[in-house]
Amino acid sequence: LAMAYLAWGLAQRWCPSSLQVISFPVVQLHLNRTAMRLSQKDFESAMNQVKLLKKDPGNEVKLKLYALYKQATEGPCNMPKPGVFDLINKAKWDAWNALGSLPKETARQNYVDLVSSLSSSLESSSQVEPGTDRKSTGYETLMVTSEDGITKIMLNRPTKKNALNVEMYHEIMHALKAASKDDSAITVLTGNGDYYSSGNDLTNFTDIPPGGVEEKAKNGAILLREFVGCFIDFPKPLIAMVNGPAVGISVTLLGLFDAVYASDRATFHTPFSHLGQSPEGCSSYTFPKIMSPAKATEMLVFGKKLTAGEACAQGLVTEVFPDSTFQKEVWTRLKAFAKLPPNAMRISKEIIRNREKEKLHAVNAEECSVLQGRWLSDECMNAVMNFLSRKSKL
Ligand SMILES: CCCC/C=C/CC(=O)SCCNC(=O)CCNC(=O)[C@H](O)C(C)(C)COP(=O)(O)OP(=O)(O)OC[C@H]1O[C@@H](n2cnc3c(N)ncnc32)[C@H](O)[C@@H]1OP(=O)(O)O
Repeated sequence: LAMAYLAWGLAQRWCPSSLQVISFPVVQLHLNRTAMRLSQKDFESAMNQVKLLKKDPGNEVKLKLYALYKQATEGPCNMPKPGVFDLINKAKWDAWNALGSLPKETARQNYVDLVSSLSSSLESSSQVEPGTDRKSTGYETLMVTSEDGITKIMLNRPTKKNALNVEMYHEIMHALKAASKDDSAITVLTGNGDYYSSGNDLTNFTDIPPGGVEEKAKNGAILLREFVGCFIDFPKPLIAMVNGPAVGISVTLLGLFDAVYASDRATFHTPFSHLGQSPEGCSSYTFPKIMSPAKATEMLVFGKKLTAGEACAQGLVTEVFPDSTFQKEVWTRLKAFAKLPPNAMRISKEIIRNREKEKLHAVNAEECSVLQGRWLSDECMNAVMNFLSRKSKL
């Protein structure tokens, strides 16, 4: 399969002009014409940039470029599924199909972002000395870019709905620590593809160490505590751009963000009881404060899924935008925020958040310890087994 990908990669030269037909369809009529022209221009220039890349970005990235290009120009996957032995076309079809109903405008933006992160990461990685930490230049599960005073951390496992595997937990912590020290004024977390994130990757539960499930649960609790701690301690304004459905830990963490902007396609779902689990991300403390104990119970105990509008009415989301203009409107706003004096913003965040920090760390520790027990319960193990054997989905 690797050889086949390689051959395909070489043949296509990962350049959109050699990827089948290029024709720009009529774009959504309701978009502002100027914004549309600009975005089209960015898209065209990104396509040219791809041709100029000096290094092969690898087959996985080439598949992402292909899928985003097709989605941006033709919309959702409209080809019949290739047969199992047609490996190359199957891989391409899978990548495109995984983008689901992602709007063309968002696909175009994601294509531009991917090319931009690729240009900077491949350029800078060619400059780093051998042995330098690869994560300071490139990530496996994230796309991290920094421009206009904004560091953007994009969850980048779209084919897995941006589920958080162990590597992604570590990379997010790394990216947050780097962002806290870089010269950007604000930091944004968002997702690539049609989901913001489907929460904890349930296959995390399958890799059992020699110490057995107890050791697995203990390690998970340590990782989770450190991970959530990075959000509690993050010193700059931290903004979530919830581009699509959000599940589990990707929802609970929102209570630790300074602003949450959501597409009207986003939903918010914390099915902990269904999974035999209990709340994390400090949500057992932040959610009742944000939305009232009863509303928090509906979400965290009964697993009620909220629309973006409902989440906004309950204070979890700051503002909701139509999906067709979400990227444009939010980025315009964030670029204006990022021009404000960074020290003033940092100090103001500190005064808003600091008196809660100690409490939040205590809540985090307690939630992790309770979860450690839940992960060993039959209820949890059965729910995970059911998902993994494809017997259940949310
Ligand atoms: C160590 C710290 C622990 C912190 C604990 C946190 C708690 C939580 O976050 S609880 C929430 C856990 N998440 C879930 O239970 C979601 C499970 N996923 C689903 O129910 C569905 O995948 C979906 C409703 C999110 C999407 O359904 P849809 O039909 O649109 O797409 P799929 O074909 O199911 O997904 C595509 C692809 O992605 C894989 N996948 C999606 N989500 C997860 C996940 N959370 N864990 C592992 N894998 C996931 C899915 O299996 C598909 O993979 P394949 O194409 O290989 O079959």
